[in-house]
Amino acid sequence: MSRKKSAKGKGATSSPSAGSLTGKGTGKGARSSPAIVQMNGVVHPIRPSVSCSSDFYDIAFKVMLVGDSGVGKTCLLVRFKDGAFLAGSFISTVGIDFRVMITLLSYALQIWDTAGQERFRSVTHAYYRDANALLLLYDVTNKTSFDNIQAWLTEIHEYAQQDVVLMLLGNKVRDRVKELQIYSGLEEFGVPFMETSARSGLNVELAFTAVAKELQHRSLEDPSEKFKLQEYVNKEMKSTSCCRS
Ligand SMILES: Nc1nc2c(ncn2[C@@H]2O[C@H](COP(=O)(O)OP(=O)(O)OP(=O)(O)O)[C@@H](O)[C@H]2O)c(=O)[nH]1
Repeated sequence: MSRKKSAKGKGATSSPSAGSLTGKGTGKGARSSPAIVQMNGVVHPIRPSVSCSSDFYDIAFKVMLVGDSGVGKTCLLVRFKDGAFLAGSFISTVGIDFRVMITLLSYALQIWDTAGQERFRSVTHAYYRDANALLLLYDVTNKTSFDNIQAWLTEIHEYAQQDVVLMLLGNKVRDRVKELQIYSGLEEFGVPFMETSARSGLNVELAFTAVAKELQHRSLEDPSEKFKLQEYVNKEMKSTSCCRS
């Protein structure tokens, strides 16, 4: 496959006023460069295990985290980027939060965090119209967030691109004593699914890698065989659980 060293390749996306973000404490107009994460006014260095240089990526894909308020979107992204968990008081995202550019499988992923609150929905719709991948989160300890999955899928089908890569993440798994037993209905959504924990880091990297692999596969001009996202995730999740103490 021939690859161009360009920030705007095949999968490159444009967003309404990219960079003019409001977020959790970042204030209006907060910006983050491709190599840093800005949060609460603090510039966080990139986690060393994830390459963030904008010099070596081939194609920029836009990945967005969506889902109800409080399901853990920001924490998942911070866990992925910084390897840390944002414990303590919960500050809701306002509009669209920090923009992160990372390189995964030699593809640049531009990752956006969105506000889960209803009042920001029109803003987030405008942004995920050109998203290449959406990670839809719910909280496995919160039934309302599970019940809202269908409504989210309806919105996604209405506003996102038809071929958007979509994955459902049940976050906060194995963190709380009282987990809801609501997984049985998941197949009905027909969307690849996996469990994550932003708190422990369980499967967080896998979620982003799986999406990157799917995007990578789709960008091949003549993929010899179809990449099966759910199969890949199942296989990798098994190997995670088999090796956990
Ligand atoms: N136990 C546990 N708590 C979590 C986890 N992920 C997030 N939380 C907590 O859940 C709360 C909400 O997390 P956020 O990441 O801010 O939620 P959000 O989805 O970004 O919310 P909005 O910005 O309002 O859309 C915070 O108090 C987090 O500490 C997790 O995996 N396990």
